[in-house]
Amino acid sequence: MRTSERGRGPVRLAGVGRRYGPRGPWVLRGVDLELPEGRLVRATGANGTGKSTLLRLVAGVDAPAEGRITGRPARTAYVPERFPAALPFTALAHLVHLGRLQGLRTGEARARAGEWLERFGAGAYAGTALAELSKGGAQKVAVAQALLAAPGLLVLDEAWTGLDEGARAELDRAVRERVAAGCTVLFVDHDPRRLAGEAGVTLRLEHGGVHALPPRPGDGAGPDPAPRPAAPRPARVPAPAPAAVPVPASMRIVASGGRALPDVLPGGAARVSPADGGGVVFRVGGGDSDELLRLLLAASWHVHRVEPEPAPAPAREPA
Ligand SMILES: Nc1ncnc2c1ncn2[C@@H]1O[C@H](COP(=O)(O)OP(=O)(O)OP(=O)(O)O)[C@@H](O)[C@H]1O
Repeated sequence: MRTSERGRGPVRLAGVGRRYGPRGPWVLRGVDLELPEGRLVRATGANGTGKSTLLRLVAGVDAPAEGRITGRPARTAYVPERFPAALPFTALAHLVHLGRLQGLRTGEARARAGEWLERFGAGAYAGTALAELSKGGAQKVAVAQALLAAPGLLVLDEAWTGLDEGARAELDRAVRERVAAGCTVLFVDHDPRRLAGEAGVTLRLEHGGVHALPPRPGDGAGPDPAPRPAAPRPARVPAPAPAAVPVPASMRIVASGGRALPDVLPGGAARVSPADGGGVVFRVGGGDSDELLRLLLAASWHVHRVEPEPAPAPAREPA
C-alpha cells in the first residue's frame, strides 16, 4: 500500500542449498544472490528446477539445508502455489486475524481487509466461510492476505492462477505499487507475458544453480527469458561470468492452442513433435527464440516451457 520500505538493503542468499531428506538430490546448491529492494524479480526455469523451493526459502517458510539468507524484512508476505482454504473462518475474519499477526491494529486490519477484498472484486465474499469459497475466491483471499500489511518482501508463487481477468490485472497493479514503495517482489508465473516490460531482474534456475539474466534494452523482464550474451546488468544482482550464460545453440519451446502459424518460422524454427500431455515442441536456434516466442504469443499460443535443447551426450574417449 502506501508505506515506504526504502533503505533496508537487499535480501542476501549466501551459499544456499536445499535438498529434501538427508540423502536426497540437491535441488539447489551454492546459490549466491542479492535481491535488491524495490525491484521486481522474476524466477524462471524448466519444471522441477526448484523455483517453488527458492521462493519458499526466500519467503522464510522453509529453511536452507546449508548456507544463509539474511536481510529478509519483518513484513514478508508469501502466496503459495496452493492456498489451504479449508480453515473454519470467514474471509474477513481470516484476513483480520492475519493482519493482526502482521502487526496491524484490529480496526486497521479490518479496513485494509475490506479494501483489498473490494479491489479484487471479492467484497461480497467477506462473510463467506473460506471452505465455501470457489477456487478463484479463495485465491483472492490468499493474495489479499499477502498485501494487507504493505510487505517489504512479497513472494508470489503462481499467484495469478485461478484469478479472473479483473483480479489478475488488479494484482499486476498491486505489484507495481509495492515495487514503487520499495518492496522487493519475487515471483513465478507460467505466463511469460506476466508483468513483461516492467523494469526488473530475471533469474534463471538450472542444474541446481540460479543466475541473473542480463537486462534487455528498455526492459528488465521481458517475455520469457532465453539466456542472452553477457551485457551490463544491475550492479547488485550477482553477475555470472559471461561464459555462464551462453546463448544455447538450440532452444525448445513447448506451446499449445493458438492460431495457425506461417509455414516459415523465425530462424527456420521447426515443429519437432507433439509434446507429452498435449501441445507442440518447437526447436529454434538460441538467437531466434525470442522472435518465435513473440510470434507464438501474438497468435494467442499458450507457452508452457522455454528451455535449452539438451546437449548431446559427450562422445566417449577411446580407451
Ligand atoms: N516437499 C518436498 N519433498 C520432496 N521433494 C520435493 C519437495 N518439494 C519439492 N521437491 C522436489 O524438488 C524438486 C524441485 O521442485 P520445485 O517444486 O521447487 O520446482 P519448480 O521449478 O517450482 O517446479 P514446477 O515448475 O513444476 O512447479 C522437484 O524434483 C520436486 O519433486
